[in-house]
Amino acid sequence: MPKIRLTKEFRFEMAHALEGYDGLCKHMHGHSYIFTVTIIGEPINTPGHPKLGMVMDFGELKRIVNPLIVDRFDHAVAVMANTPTHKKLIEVGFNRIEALPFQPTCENLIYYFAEIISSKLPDSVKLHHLKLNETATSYAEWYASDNND
Ligand SMILES: Nc1nc2c(c(=O)[nH]1)N=C([C@H](O)[C@H](O)COP(=O)(O)OP(=O)(O)OP(=O)(O)O)CN2
Ligand SMILES: [Zn+2]
Repeated sequence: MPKIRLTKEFRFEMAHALEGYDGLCKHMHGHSYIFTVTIIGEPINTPGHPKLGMVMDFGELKRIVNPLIVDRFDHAVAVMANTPTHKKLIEVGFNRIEALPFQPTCENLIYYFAEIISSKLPDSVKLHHLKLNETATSYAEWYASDNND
């Protein structure tokens, strides 16, 4: 059977601040993130299989990605853990903080998402690439092939 890439787009709203950054993005601000997930695999060709002709049911991909990424990061504020901004958010009682062990740049977020999603995919498919748009004109991409996977 041929290998087919399958793509699903997810959206979430998230605030972040880039601690110590030398530009406007050091201030807390938000983005409407667009997160594109592409997997690769072979369509199921077992007659009578309920998923006949599918690499993976788009619904199953949603059931994997939504709880790991969208439900967790939507309407959250992402900051690097233990920074002054993180401490301030705790002080004011903000309760949807994603304190991350890295600066929440587009690059770091997409790599983190790749690690999380890869480990939860069934053996029948592989993560092929991801795209994370911070704005309409700024995005990062992660490719398995660039990372020797
Ligand atoms: N390499 C990176 N550069 C920047 C990141 C990042 O994650 N990686 N993040 C930011 C800001 O958080 C934000 O995304 C602003 O980016 P930018 O494209 O500069 O946004 P603008 O709205 O100012 O873009 P315009 O196209 O000029 O409107 C900064 N850099
Ligand atoms: Zn930003």
